[in-house]
Amino acid sequence: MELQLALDLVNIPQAIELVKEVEEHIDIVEIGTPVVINEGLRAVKEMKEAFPSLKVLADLKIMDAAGYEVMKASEAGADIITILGAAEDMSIKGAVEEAKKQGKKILVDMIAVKDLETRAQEVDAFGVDYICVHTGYDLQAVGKNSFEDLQTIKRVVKNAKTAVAGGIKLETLSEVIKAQPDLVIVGGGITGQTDIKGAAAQMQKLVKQG
Ligand SMILES: O=C(CO)[C@H](O)[C@H](O)COP(=O)(O)O
Repeated sequence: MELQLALDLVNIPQAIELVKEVEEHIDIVEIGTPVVINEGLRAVKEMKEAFPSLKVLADLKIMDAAGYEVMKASEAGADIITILGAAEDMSIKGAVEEAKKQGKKILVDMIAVKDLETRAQEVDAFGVDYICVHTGYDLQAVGKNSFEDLQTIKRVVKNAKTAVAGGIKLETLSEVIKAQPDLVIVGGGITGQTDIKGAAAQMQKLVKQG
């Protein structure tokens, strides 16, 4: 099981400072969608240059022109690139094809997918690397989480690794771990704490214990 730190509400220098603090406690650093919107793929490039041994995920949440966008994120240094499960089959297949060419990985974000069970099986057959259940900020605000959805994909996904994101905190991490995802994605549960390094270390400990 791996731990990914999601950085959403920072600029590039702040992102790099944060990662300096927690680098030893995380496996993957995510350049979140708002950071890409604000700073462009330069954020991915600068993060990879600053931490060459850390895997960098570009959370592009691709919806169209997937091959091209995967190519550009790969050129910037991303190791993993996200596409939406709600995208066209052709887009997801195009993302997988380009990622394979570039030696990169694709994570499919299932945010807002209504028939999760069916779509997860379809997407799994396209050869994607990760399938991620995700409760976004707007649904977190009304008390939703992805714990049940994680159990659903654990049941039906046969090839891809499984991932979970959305409002995971130290207090809820054990419940998430019980479902045995391959990847746990945490943003505010680390960056919103006073002791960021301590929070990352505690989360890493639980994730590694599995
Ligand atoms: O992709 C995202 C929002 O769309 C976030 O990166 C993801 O939800 C993890 O952050 P948090 O733990 O703060 O919810």
